[in-house]
Amino acid sequence: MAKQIEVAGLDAYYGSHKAIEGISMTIEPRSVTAFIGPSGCGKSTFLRTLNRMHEVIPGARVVGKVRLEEQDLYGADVDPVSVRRTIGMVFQRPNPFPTMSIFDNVAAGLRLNGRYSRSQLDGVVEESLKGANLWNEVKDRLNKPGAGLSGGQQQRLCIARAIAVRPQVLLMDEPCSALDPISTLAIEDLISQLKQDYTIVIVTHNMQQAARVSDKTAFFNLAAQGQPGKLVEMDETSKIFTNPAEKATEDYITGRFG
Ligand SMILES: Nc1ncnc2c1ncn2[C@@H]1O[C@H](COP(=O)(O)OP(=O)(O)OP(=O)(O)O)[C@@H](O)[C@H]1O
Repeated sequence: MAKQIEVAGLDAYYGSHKAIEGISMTIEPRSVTAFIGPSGCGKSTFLRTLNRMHEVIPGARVVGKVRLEEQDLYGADVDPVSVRRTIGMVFQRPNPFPTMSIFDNVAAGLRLNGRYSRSQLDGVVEESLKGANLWNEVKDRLNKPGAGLSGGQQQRLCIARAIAVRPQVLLMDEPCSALDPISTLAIEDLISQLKQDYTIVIVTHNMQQAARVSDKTAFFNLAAQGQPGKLVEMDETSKIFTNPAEKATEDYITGRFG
């Protein structure tokens, strides 16, 4: 299922403001890639260009190439909605559909995308909740509202919802920032399991988290306020955190930034 992403010469704009510039990288399948860098350097913007969510914002546009293996995601014949199905996203704040049951939250994407029998839906919902390490906690209350779960459980429900449609890539934008330390560890364990099957990209402000969960780390930075964010370097996570090539990376990871 997992696929490689190749980005070449990517710029992203909000109206006339160029938020990121000249980003090129390869994101490997069946691995976790972390994006780190100071606030405003464009990590979330870049993440959203990878599944065509950036252009949902009025006036926002992208220049450059993003390929999901053989497919040019910005090709003229490509439907952005199908890109978002193939490349799923988990957000900072858990956002289950509040009035829907746990079952319906997970089944929502499937119901939008086709006709499934009840037994097919039962199967996918169970498999997705097991995949998100939530099944045992909710199997006896699948018809209760998703909003009744704890924050950490809601985030795992959102991950179950994202994997139910069998994406090839999972993008996670600070998925633990609203969670307590125990729920954070549960999500990190889950990320480590999910990477067997998916290409995972995670934006995080938490250096320890990047060091714990990711195989590769990309450090982004701004030359100055108002300038576009750029990719400074990307390497094995162990290398970035012990012996980065660039001084700006070292300053950032050791807290000497700014
Ligand atoms: N919806 C938007 N409209 C206009 N400008 C935006 C929008 N979202 C982000 N920007 C601008 O794009 C730049 C990059 O922002 P982005 O949120 O991608 O950075 P970030 O590195 O993810 O920051 P943080 O770590 O604080 O979340 C910033 O200058 C920001 O003000």
